[in-house]
Amino acid sequence: MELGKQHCVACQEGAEAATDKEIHALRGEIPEWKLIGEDGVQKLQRQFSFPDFVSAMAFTQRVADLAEAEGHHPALLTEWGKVTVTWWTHKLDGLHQNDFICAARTDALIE
Ligand SMILES: C[C@H](O)[C@H](O)[C@H]1CNC2=NC(N)=NC(=O)C2=N1
Repeated sequence: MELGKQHCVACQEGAEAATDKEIHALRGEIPEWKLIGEDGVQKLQRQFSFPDFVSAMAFTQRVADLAEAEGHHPALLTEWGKVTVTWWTHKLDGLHQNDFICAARTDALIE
């Protein structure tokens, strides 16, 4: 099933990080997202553009609602006209399939 229609699984202790092979395959479904490394942690990051601050904040709230519904939370930087969303799995200090699902679900929030 395509990522955008999936839901996150509750990340139990010992959950498996995505393998390099899985990361390569899953990235194909979210081409607008960058794979970055911060402090040795792999993350998915995309910057969304908006006409002003109010619409950037409204999008930020939609991402927050998604995160709460999925029990999986991003880092959010909201600026005038821009929102930078970064997904990774804190428990794993790396990427899980959940992060790819949430990135695809984030793309679906663009109006
Ligand atoms: C208790 C709570 O469900 C956990 O801490 C969740 C919350 N949201 C989370 N979000 C992310 N991105 N990674 C996590 O490991 C994580 N854990």
